[in-house]
Amino acid sequence: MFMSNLQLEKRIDYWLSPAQPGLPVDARVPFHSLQAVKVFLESNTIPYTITVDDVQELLDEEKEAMMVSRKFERSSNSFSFSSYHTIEEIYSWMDNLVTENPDLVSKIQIGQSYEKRPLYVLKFSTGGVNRPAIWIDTGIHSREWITQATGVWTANKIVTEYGKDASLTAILDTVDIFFEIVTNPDGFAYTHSTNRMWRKTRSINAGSSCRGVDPNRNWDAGFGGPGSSSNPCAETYHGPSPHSESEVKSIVDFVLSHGNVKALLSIHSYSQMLLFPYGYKAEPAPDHQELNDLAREAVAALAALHGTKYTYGSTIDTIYRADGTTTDWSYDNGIKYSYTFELRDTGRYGFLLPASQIIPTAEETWLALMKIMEHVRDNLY
Ligand SMILES: CC(C)C[C@H](C(=O)O)[C@H](C)S
Ligand SMILES: [Zn+2]
Repeated sequence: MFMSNLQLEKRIDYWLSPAQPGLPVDARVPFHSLQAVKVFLESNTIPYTITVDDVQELLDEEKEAMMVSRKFERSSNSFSFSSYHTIEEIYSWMDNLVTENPDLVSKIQIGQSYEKRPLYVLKFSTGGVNRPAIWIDTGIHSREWITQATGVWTANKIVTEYGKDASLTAILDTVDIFFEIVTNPDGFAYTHSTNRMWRKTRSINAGSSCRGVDPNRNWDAGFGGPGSSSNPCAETYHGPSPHSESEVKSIVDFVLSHGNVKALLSIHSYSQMLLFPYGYKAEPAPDHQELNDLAREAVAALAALHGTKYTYGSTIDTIYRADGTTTDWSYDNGIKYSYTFELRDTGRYGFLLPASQIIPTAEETWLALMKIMEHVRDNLY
């Protein structure tokens, strides 16, 4: 039985979209379509492996682990960095971090989400006025849970290492760090309540029953090109206009009004890659050589800890063409050190990375972040 491409498209949910011939594709196939998809692949001699037999099983395990951890945290009034958390748990943890470290950390609100949730940014500063700054965001794609969890661990690492690690202390004596951990709160709440695989914002699209805009296609950098979709039902829908999403516009306004941001690191998952501009065109960035050398150093530092292998390079060469992305916008607005991280893994668990990998992932990512932040500290422009 031959299945048309369209029929195939409708039946499967791409976790890693088809990009270039030879690159792997990860797809979730509903059980009732499994046989037909297997026949389609085999009759077209397309090799495939089944990495997750039953996604529902992973989802149930994840929920169970969160419940057990929540009970323990409540009874011991503690916070477990090796567990996934809800938006409420992360927000109250952030408030504790600020309360316990008033001389280093403060919380600012840069705007509201579509559903009116606050957009909170942690500011790490040891003084000065409008110092050069590094922006870090996690969770702009809500289903990439390893990134918000890594964000929490990293924010905690900054406060525990300041005054102890000489290199980090020198970074914070020179630059400020702005860290948005829950960058897409509506989508994140939705992954907990309704659809664990939700990626986009939750805004209503006029004239469509499909909701949400891809917040990593909504930036004014190559906006609306072939590396995004004009279909509101697509995972990479770019939205009606650049910065239409308040979650994106709030960062744009903050970064432009701050005016002294020297690095922007946007953290995603999965694929284990360190990407730099451009995604919307093949022309190398003017700073390609420096960005490439720094990426090589950063991924080498990362691999040294647990052996996790990253690839690196410009977005368009390394993964696929992507238009309207965060880091192409920041680079085109003068922020030289603009990188997109893609954390673990390479498809064995995908977005459902077991909580046991949170701390190892955060630890290795920290080494790459430190390499980049040290370079920024020593090469201010
Ligand atoms: C810069 C792009 C290619 C990053 C990617 C995406 O937004 O598709 C994330 C890893 S999901
Ligand atoms: Zn992403």
